[in-house]
Amino acid sequence: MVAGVGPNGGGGGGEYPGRFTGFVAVTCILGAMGGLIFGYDIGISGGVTSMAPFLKKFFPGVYHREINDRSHSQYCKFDDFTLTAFTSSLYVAAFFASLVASTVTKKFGRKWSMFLGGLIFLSGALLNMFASHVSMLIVGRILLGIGVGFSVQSVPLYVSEMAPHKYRGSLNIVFQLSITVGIFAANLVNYFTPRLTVVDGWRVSLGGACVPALIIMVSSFFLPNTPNSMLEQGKPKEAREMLRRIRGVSDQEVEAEFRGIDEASAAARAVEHPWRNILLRRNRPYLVMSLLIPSFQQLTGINVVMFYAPVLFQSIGFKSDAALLSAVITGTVNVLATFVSIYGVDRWGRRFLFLEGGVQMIGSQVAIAALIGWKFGVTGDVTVLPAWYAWLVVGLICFYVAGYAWSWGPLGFVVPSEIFPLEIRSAGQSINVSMNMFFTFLIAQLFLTMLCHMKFGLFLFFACFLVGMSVFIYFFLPETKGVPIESVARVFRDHWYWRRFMVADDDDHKGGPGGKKFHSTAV
Ligand SMILES: OC[C@H]1O[C@](O)(CO)[C@@H](O)[C@@H]1O
Repeated sequence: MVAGVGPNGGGGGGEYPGRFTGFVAVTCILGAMGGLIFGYDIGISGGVTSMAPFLKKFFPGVYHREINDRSHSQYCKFDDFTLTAFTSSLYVAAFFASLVASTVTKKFGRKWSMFLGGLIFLSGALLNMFASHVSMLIVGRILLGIGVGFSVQSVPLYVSEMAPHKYRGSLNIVFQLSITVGIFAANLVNYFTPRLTVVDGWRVSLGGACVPALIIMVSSFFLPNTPNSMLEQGKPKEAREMLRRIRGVSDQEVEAEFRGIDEASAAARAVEHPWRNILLRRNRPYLVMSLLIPSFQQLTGINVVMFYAPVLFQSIGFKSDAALLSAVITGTVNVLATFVSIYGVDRWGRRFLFLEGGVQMIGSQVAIAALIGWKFGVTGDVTVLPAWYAWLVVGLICFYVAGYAWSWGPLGFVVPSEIFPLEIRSAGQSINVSMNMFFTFLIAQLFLTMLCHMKFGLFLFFACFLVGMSVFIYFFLPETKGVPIESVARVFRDHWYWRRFMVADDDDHKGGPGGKKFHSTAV
C-alpha cells in the first residue's frame, strides 16, 4: 500500500548508487509475506463457510436451512448475520489497527511493528484452528485483523525504505501480486482440505495462516530497522552505516542518498499537523483521491467474488466440490492478470487501465445479472441448472476478475501512493488504507443480505458504481505515468478542474497551519 513512497522524500528522486543486495532480496520476500497474510485471509473464509462440517458446528441454522429447505430461495440461503460477521470482523479490526499502527510504526520502528503484527496474527490463526465455539472464531478473526492492519501498514513502508529507488515502483505491484497469490493459495488449500479424513479440513484451512505469520515474525525479528527508523529514533550514525550496508556501496557513494533521507526525515518530522494539513485547500485533490480511490476500489464488488465465490457458485447450482474448484480458477485468473498490470502500467498508463478495466467489469456484471435473472428470476427458486450455464457464469466472473486485476486492484494502491506530497504523505496513506479496510468490511458484512434482497439486481448495483467511477477517472484523474513523484503536483496544476485548488492556494500558504513551512514538495 505504501510501497513506492516512504519518508525518504519522495522516492524516485535522485539516481543513487545501490545494488540489488541480499538485504533487498530478503525485504522483497518479507513484503511478499505481508501481502500473503492479507490475501490468505481474503481467500480462506469464503471456502470455509461453504464447508458443511464447519457450518454444522458453528452455524447450525444456516446448515439446516441449506440441507432441508429445498424450496427456499437460492438468493437467501447463506444470509446469516453471524456468518458474515465471521468474515467481516477481521476488517473492522484491521481498520482500527491500521490507524493505530502508524503511531507504533513511527515510535518503535517498522521492524517491531511487523513483529507485533505477525505475533498477533499467529495468535488469531491458532485460536481459529482450535476453535470450539463461534466466539473463539470471531475473537480469532479480530486478532487476525489487527495483525493484517499492522502488516499492511508497516511491511510496505519497510520495503520501500530498504529498496533502492529504481525498484520501488515494481515492489509496489509485487505487494498486490502477493495478495493475489495469498488468495490463490487459500483457494487451493480450501479445495484439498475437505478431503482430509483424520482431521477437520476447516481447521487446517484456518490454521494454514500460521505459516506466513511465523515467517514474518522470524524474519522481522532478525532484520534490522530501516535507516529512516533509526533517524527517527535519533541514531544518525547507525542509520548511515545501515544504509551503506543495505546498498552495498562505499562510504562516499552512500553520502548523497543519506543526506537526502536525513533532510526528508527532518522535513517530515517538522510537519506538525499532517492531519490538519491534508484539509487545506491546496491539498483538496489529494484528499479527494485518498478517500475515493480506495472506496471505489471496493465498490467494484471484487470482494463479493474473493470472499464468497464458493458460496456464490453453490448458489448457482454447483456442488460444494465444483464450487471450491471454481474459486481456484478465479484465483488463478486473478494472479495471472496482475502480471498484465505490471507489464502495462508504465507503458499504457494508469488512465487507460482504469478505463479499460472499468468497461470490462461493467460488461461482465451486466451479463452476469442477465444470466442469473433469466434462470433465477426474482424468486430464486431453482433446483436443477444445466452445467453449461454454471460454467458460463464462471467464465464471466473470470473475465470480470481479470478486468479488476489489471486495473483497480493494483492501481488502487499505486496511484494514491504516488500522488501525495511529503507534507501529507503519512496521513494520506493512513486514510487510503483505512478507507480500503472500511469498505472491505462493508461489502463482507452486507453482501449476503444484499444478495438476498436485491437478487440478480445486486450485480447491476455494482455495475452502476462502476459507471460512476469510470466517469470520475475520465474527468478527474490526471495521468501520472512517467511523472516523477516530485512533479506530480504539476499535473494536478495543469488539470482543468484541480487547477483552481492548486493555483489559488496563497491563503493557505500564508496563513494555514504549517503553510509557511511547506509548499507541496512536488512543486
Ligand atoms: O485481488 C483482489 C484483492 O485485492 C484487493 O483489492 C487488495 O488489494 C482486495 O480487496 C481484493 O480482495
